[in-house]
Amino acid sequence: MSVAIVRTRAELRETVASWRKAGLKVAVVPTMGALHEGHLSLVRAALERAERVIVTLFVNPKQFNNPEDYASYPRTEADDAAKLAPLGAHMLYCPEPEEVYPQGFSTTVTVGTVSEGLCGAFRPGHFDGVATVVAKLFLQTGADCAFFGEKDFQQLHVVRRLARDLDIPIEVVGCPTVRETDGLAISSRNVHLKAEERAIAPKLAEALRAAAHALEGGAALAPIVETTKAAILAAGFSKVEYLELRAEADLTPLAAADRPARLLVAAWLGATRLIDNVKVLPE
Ligand SMILES: Nc1ncnc2c1ncn2[C@@H]1O[C@H](COP(=O)(O)OP(=O)(O)OP(=O)(O)O)[C@@H](O)[C@H]1O
Ligand SMILES: CC(C)(CO)[C@@H](O)C(=O)[O-]
Ligand code: BAL
Repeated sequence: MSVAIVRTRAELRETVASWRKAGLKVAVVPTMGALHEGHLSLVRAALERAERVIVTLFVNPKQFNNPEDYASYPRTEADDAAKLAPLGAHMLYCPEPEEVYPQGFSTTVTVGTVSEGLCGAFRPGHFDGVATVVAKLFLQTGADCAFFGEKDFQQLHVVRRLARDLDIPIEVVGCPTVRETDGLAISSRNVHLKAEERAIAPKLAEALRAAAHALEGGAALAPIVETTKAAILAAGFSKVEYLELRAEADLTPLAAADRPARLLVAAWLGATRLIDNVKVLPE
C-alpha cells in the first residue's frame, strides 16, 4: 500500500472535488513532516472521523523567525510517506514554496489576542506565518475537519480563532500530546538533542507535572513558578523563556488555578528550544 503524493493545488482541488462528488467527508492534518508518533496519532484520529484524510507536509518559511532553524529543520519526505501508507491516509500534499507563495504573494493573516504572549512574544512573526499558511491549507483542501496537537497549545487556539473569525467552515479538533515513555513530549526538533541533552529533556515535563500537582493542591502561583523555573535550570536547561498559567478555554492569563487551566512552558536545552504544557484542574 502507498499514499498518493500530490504537489500542486490543481491536482489537490481535482481530487478533493471527486471525493466531494462521492459525498465523502474530508479531514486535513497539517504538518511540517519528519513524522513521528505525535503526527500519526492525529492521522489515526482523522481516519476515525472522516472517509478521506489529507496529510500536508510543508516546511513553511513564513513561520520561522530564525533562518538557521528553517535550514536545519528535518526533511524526510520518503520516510514520511512510508509511515503514512500502512495507516491508510489517502493523500500526502507536499507543495513547493513557490506553489504556496507564488510570485507577488502579499497577504498576511494576523490573529490577535491568542497569538500574543507565550511563544508569540519570543518568536516574532511566527503565528502570522502559521495563520497565513493554515488559512491557505483550510481553503485549498476545503476539508470538513482539521486535526492539531495540544503539544502546540497556543497554535491550536490561534487556528481555532482563525477558522471562527474568518467563517471557514471547518471543525478544528485538538488531540492530546503523545509522549516518549520517559515523559518527553515527542517533537520533530528532538532529533537535534545531543545524547546528554536527551537524558535531561524529560525533566521539563517532570517539573511541569510537579507544578500542576502543587497548584491543584492549593499552592500559590508565584512561588510555584519561581521554584519550577529554578528546577528546570538546575536540571541543565540554559533558559526558561516563559512558564505561565493560562485559561484552558481562551488562553487568558490566570493568577491561580481557579478554572480549568494550562501551565505552559518554553525552555532552551543547548541549541534546542522545547515547549510543553499540562492541564491544571481546579482545586
Ligand atoms: N507529541 C505530539 N503529540 C500530539 N501532536 C503533536 C505532537 N508533536 C507534534 N504534534 C502536532 O503535529 C502537528 C504538526 O506539527 P509539526 O510538524 O510542527 O511537528 P512537531 O513535532 O511539533 O515539530 P516541531 O515542534 O519541532 O516543529 C501539529 O498540530 C502539532 O501540534
Ligand atoms: C500547523 C503547521 C503545519 C503550519 O505550518 C505547523 O505550525 C506545525 O507543524 O505545527
Ligand atoms: N510545531 C509548531 C511549528 C513550529 O514550531 O514552527
